[in-house]
Amino acid sequence: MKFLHTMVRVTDLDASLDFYVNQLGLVEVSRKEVPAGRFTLVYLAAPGDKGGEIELTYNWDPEEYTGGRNFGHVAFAVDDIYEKCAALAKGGVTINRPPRDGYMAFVRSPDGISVELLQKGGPLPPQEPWASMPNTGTW
Ligand SMILES: C[C@@H](O)C(=O)SC[C@H](NC(=O)CC[C@H](N)C(=O)O)C(=O)NCC(=O)O
Ligand code: NI
Repeated sequence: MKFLHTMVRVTDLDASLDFYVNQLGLVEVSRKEVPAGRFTLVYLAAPGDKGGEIELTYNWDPEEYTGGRNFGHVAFAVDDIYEKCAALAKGGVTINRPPRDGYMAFVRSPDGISVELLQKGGPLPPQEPWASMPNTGTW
């Protein structure tokens, strides 16, 4: 068996693509418009990673999505968690759980999907301002 994707429903496809692609750094692998079902599917992956995708589901007719508490997060390993968090913050993404430990950070998508970032190869040395930065939200 092979893990394929995690599907998340999004309320604003452009805002979600800006977050997952422009801010987080994923790339669009494919997309499928389904007029009969009035929805669009967009498959995203980390560059060069065949390990699995995020399937964004955009329903053309507005829906309200209440956050399923049972859903936790999607996680990505990053080359430099400090650089990634600084870039995300510069792009207007709130770092809910800053990488105080040089290893783990959490941000949220425009629809509140929790995204975990983990430092490849283990923790980096502590670095300000991250080492003393408080949490700014939940994850
Ligand atoms: C192609 C495969 O990866 C899919 O996930 S298609 C599954 C299908 N998706 C939809 O119908 C999307 C629109 C629908 N209104 C929705 O919001 O799900 C489906 O069966 N979805 C139901 C589900 O619970 O995933
Ligand atoms: Ni699917």
